[in-house]
Amino acid sequence: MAPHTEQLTRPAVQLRGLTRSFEGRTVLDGIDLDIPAGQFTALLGHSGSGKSTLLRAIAGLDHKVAGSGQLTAPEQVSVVFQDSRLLPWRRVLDNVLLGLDGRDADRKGREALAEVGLKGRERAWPSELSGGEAQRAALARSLVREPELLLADEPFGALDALTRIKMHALLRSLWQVHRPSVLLVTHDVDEAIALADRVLVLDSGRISVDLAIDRDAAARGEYRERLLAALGVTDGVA
Ligand SMILES: Nc1ncnc2c1ncn2[C@@H]1O[C@H](COP(=O)(O)OP(=O)(O)OP(=O)(O)O)[C@@H](O)[C@H]1O
Repeated sequence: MAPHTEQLTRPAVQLRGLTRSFEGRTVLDGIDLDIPAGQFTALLGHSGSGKSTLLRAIAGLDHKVAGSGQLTAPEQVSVVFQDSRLLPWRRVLDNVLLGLDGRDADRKGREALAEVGLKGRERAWPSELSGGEAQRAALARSLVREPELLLADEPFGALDALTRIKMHALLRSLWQVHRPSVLLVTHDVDEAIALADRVLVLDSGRISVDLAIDRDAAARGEYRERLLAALGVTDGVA
């Protein structure tokens, strides 16, 4: 295989035997996972199952986990959290541009804000934004860095239902244009199915379900039932 072909087909994220314990309690128990470049993957699991721990490990934020097994991830990684983490003393555009320099930075920042629907809000303060707008700004801040991998930890968890639906459409369309690999942590089975091409369930320190999502709407109900069953939720809703 030619070297550049290998480059293209190599997974963006590759984990082998990743383990993490806190105070003697095992949270990640030998995780093996490949995420192909450009895939949109969602990670479901109960509260405390280790989703954020896994995401932090992939983001390179946890040095203890790195030594436990093999962890390969791109250098260009952006992380979006449940709260926007905008600096309140910087205007929206300055937040987006934080740490960036170069002649094109300003233009790219404005373009990214326009892409997330915040054209005209460049000089607003974060306190003047709604929750949804703040998350749009956080997405723009990620986007402008042209990440190979976007890690998102419950990015819509604090938003109302209607805003969430709009943000789903936005995230999916940004992904279609820029094609980063995405790993989205969520509690929400419907959000996972609506957005991802692959849904993982983390349970007892392992990936217990690895489900490819065919985006044919007819199959959604089955995916939902299967994932809810895997999570031990029997609400009787098909
Ligand atoms: N720095 C830490 N010190 C001690 N325990 C920790 C630490 N970080 C995480 N844990 C523990 O590891 C377990 C997994 O936490 P984690 O935040 O990864 O779960 P999660 O699946 O993301 O949960 P949630 O969905 O509620 O955000 C929890 O029991 C948590 O208390």
